[in-house]
Amino acid sequence: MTESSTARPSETAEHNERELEAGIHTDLRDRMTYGSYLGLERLLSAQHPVSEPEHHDELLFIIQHQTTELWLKLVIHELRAARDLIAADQLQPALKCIARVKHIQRTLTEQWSVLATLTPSEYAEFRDFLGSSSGFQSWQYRAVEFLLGNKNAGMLKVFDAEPEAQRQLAELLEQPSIYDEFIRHLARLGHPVPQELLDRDVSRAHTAHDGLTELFRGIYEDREQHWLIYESCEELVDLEENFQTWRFRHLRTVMRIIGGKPGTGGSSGVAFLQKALELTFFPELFAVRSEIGR
Ligand code: HEM
Ligand SMILES: N[C@@H](CC(=O)c1ccccc1NC=O)C(=O)O
Repeated sequence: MTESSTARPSETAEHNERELEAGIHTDLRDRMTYGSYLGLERLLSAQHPVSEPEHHDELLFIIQHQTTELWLKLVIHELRAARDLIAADQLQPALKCIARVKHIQRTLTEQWSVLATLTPSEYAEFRDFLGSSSGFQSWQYRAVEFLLGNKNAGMLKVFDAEPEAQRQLAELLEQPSIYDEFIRHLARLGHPVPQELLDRDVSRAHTAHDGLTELFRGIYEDREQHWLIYESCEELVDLEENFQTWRFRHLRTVMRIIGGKPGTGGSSGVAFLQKALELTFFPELFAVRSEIGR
């Protein structure tokens, strides 16, 4: 017999029931509570399966999307803040926001494994009820792409029936992205940023500029001198990597659940999603890798 097993067990361990302390608030009428603070009544009554009879797995499908949208809301909040901090030459606090976004992205990528428990046959049993709705119509997803610099004015049309979403996207389309602000910040520090990049139409997608790759080569080759910029470059690379990993996991999940079927949003499906893997937010930060040490 071990010594610890002869010691007197605590009250809690003995009855396997924890006593409520006298100070614990139990009369919560007219007081702030967990549920009221978090708006739980609304949140938990926002799941409305459309399948008839209701399919067991549709709740999984809805909650997977809703949790994604909640996290996207925070990603947008943090990326906006990061962009504005960079615009105010406050790189260090901006990195804090970016670090948080990176953790959210990892959570979102990890979350695909939950949806992967949905088999093709189970999904086929309620897919028709989804009509023409599709993740392609997620305005928050588009907002994140816009904030990172992958602008595409054509995406706004999808939101003709959602004026508030469309307004927010149109606003982001016209504003500089986090990358635009980073480039402007470099110019303010005196780095030789090509003028075309400073004058560019920010409502268009950013495209690669050799002059910027060259500038980054200088940063990477003399990192001791430019540590904060160097660190920020790597943080941006992480953001893009994480975003692409999410896209890839989406693609693989779609492949295993609907195979080669066209999408409910009207696209070819997997082939269309595949093309997004060729998009890049920060092309020069990847191009510079071929130049280092040459
Ligand atoms: C059974 C699971 C899923 C399937 C079969 C699926 C399928 C598809 C397909 C085929 C598309 C292309 C557009 C279309 O024609 O519909 C698409 C786009 C999209 N889906 Fe999903 N999806 C699934 C789950 C999710 C989840 C959980 C999210 C999270 C919000 C999501 C977000 C998106 C987004 C943002 C797009 C637009 C991507 C782009 O423009 O490149 N999807 N999805
Ligand atoms: N596009 C999917 C349907 C789908 O996944 C979906 C439907 C409604 C709301 C969000 C969705 N998620 C991603 O596209 C499909 O073609 O099966």
